[in-house]
Amino acid sequence: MIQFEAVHKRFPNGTTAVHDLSLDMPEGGVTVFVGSSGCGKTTSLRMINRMVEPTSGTIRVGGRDVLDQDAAELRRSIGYVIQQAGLFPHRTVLDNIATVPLLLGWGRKKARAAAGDLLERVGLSAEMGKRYPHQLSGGQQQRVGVARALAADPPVLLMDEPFGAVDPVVRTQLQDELLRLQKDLNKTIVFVTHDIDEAVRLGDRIAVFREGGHLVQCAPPAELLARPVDSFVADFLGAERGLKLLSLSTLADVPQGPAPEGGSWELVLDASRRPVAWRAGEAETPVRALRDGDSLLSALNESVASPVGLVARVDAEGVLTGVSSRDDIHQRAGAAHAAALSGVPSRVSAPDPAAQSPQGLEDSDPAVDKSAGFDDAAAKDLA
Ligand SMILES: Nc1ncnc2c1ncn2[C@@H]1O[C@H](COP(=O)(O)OP(=O)(O)OP(=O)(O)O)[C@@H](O)[C@H]1O
Repeated sequence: MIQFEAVHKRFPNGTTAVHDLSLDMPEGGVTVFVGSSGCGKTTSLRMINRMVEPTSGTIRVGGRDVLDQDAAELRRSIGYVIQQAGLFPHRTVLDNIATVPLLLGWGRKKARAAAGDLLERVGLSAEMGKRYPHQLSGGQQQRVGVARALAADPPVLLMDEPFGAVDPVVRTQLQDELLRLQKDLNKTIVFVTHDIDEAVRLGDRIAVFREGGHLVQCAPPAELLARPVDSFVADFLGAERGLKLLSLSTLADVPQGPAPEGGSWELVLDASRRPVAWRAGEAETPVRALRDGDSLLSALNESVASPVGLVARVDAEGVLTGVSSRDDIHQRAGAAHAAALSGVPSRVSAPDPAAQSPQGLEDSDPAVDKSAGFDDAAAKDLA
């Protein structure tokens, strides 16, 4: 769906921001670009909608070379979300969301109806639509930013650190929201972040960049965590790689059996057969029952917290389905690790330190358009 072929970007001041990038991003998945500051993630992203022009190489979206398309038209056909949402301050939330549909000539009524639907989809009430951006929290503004990017139903969504400026709790909520939306919409999403946990949570594939604009490895999260291609990637993923891998595997395949009876500990259920606590005589330990979709990491944590080393399993309604032992959970964790290891090694380009350029020098580049693709004059129809 999105293809980079030997793409190179060198700014006029001599900084090489992207070095020989070749990467295929298939349709309908989330590809996350991660890497430390200045390693070329944003530049790579912005070349997709021609906010930055490549120095050489080819970028295709849906099989078409982006350079063969009108830049403004291309930008309107690709959703774009940035940190701080980038909303127009003097327009209501609803009009912000309706921006691109109006630019595309949908007409006010249809554009506003689409905006209203989107508002609901991203979890905001109709009342919020009448407010101005400054009357929303940071997290709510980001939701509006996502709704605005989705309003014209583009097949591709570019997201540049969209949740970077909100606190960790709101960030998790926004990530959940994006995963939920993506399940329905199945867009081709390219997502830039510094945060490896965010990348693991959201990505179907993670592309790790290093300075000088080198792509070092691109792989599904489980494979990346199990099999970093070199010490740079391993260091970047951090010491908790194993735990992150466990957070990706679910409890679904772990065997379960009946809850123990007649032993020193018994599982107390309420009238609807929902687990309440482990009880031994007078002693009771509250139980946190888990569902099939919960991670092996939470299962291991819960089995350690449980006085009997067992995890109570429940169905979607919270009703007991059985219990799983710590040993079985451990075994499944080992199998998940082995499965991730069996992936094909995924080095994509050998870093070439000699090719690295001076970093951190900002320069103006006539090929860089910071207008985010919104032509304000054409958009004044919204006011
Ligand atoms: N317009 C420009 N002129 C000159 N150099 C630039 C320009 N834009 C970016 N750069 C440089 O290109 C390199 C890559 O920048 P880029 O913004 O793509 O990195 P990044 O990985 O997205 O960083 P961050 O995570 O900090 O946003 C950096 O060294 C940056 O200073």
